[in-house]
Amino acid sequence: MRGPTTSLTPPADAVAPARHSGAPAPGEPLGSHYDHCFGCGGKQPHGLHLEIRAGEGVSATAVLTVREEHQGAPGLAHGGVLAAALDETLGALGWMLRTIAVTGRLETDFVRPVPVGTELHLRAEVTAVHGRKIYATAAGRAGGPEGPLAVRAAALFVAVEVEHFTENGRDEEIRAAMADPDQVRVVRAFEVNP
Ligand SMILES: CCCCCCCC/C=C\CCCCCCCC(=O)SCCNC(=O)CCNC(=O)[C@H](O)C(C)(C)COP(=O)(O)OP(=O)(O)OC[C@H]1O[C@@H](n2cnc3c(N)ncnc32)[C@H](O)[C@@H]1OP(=O)(O)O
Repeated sequence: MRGPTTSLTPPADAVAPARHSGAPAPGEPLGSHYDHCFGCGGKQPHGLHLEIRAGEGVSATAVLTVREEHQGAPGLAHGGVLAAALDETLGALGWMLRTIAVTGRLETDFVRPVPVGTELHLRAEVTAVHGRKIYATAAGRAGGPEGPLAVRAAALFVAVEVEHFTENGRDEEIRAAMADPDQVRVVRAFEVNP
């Protein structure tokens, strides 16, 4: 049996991504896909609380302020926290395509150390789409959108149906999510994808 291809290079017959007509205008917040999400959830006390905004084309931006609780080494951000911030910003690109998609592969380059207190400016964009596969890249720059490159990632997201969550998530949280009208609205927003 053949396993998944590990290449993050889109195949030759991949197509350019199309920004969904209902995607928010550049600069507008995309909103959280789940209140308790570690990356973007407002009700997640341990989370990164990223406020992700629509960018031009099929892109999104966010700013992570590196806090004491994000340390790996004294005064420096933990690489896994930075990867999580990249993953979340990349994951929000689904809003721009109106496709629910999860990370299949995430490759991260840590280019320079990121001190506590840094405002890390994150930008992610979809580069190509091939069937259910969404190819994307992201970068995090220190201090501003044009600041020095600190981290970058290449990723492959895979489009899934809502059943990916309802069939795999723990019952307790799934039941609560399905009973939350705001959560149901989020899912419906994705389901309008033509
Ligand atoms: C009312 C309740 C509602 C709740 C809903 C909430 C709203 C949700 C809204 C928005 C959510 C956004 C969330 C963003 C959060 C941030 C992002 C994350 O952290 S996501 C979490 C981490 N990721 C996972 O947990 C995935 C775990 N993996 C899987 O579930 C599967 O492996 C999955 C879905 C990725 C693929 O499995 P397959 O069975 O569906 O599909 P196959 O056939 O294996 O793959 C499809 C294609 O993709 C390639 N592929 C798959 N995995 C690959 C990999 N690792 N590397 C390269 N290619 C891969 C394969 O080779 C195949 O390509 P070929 O069509 O043959 O060309």
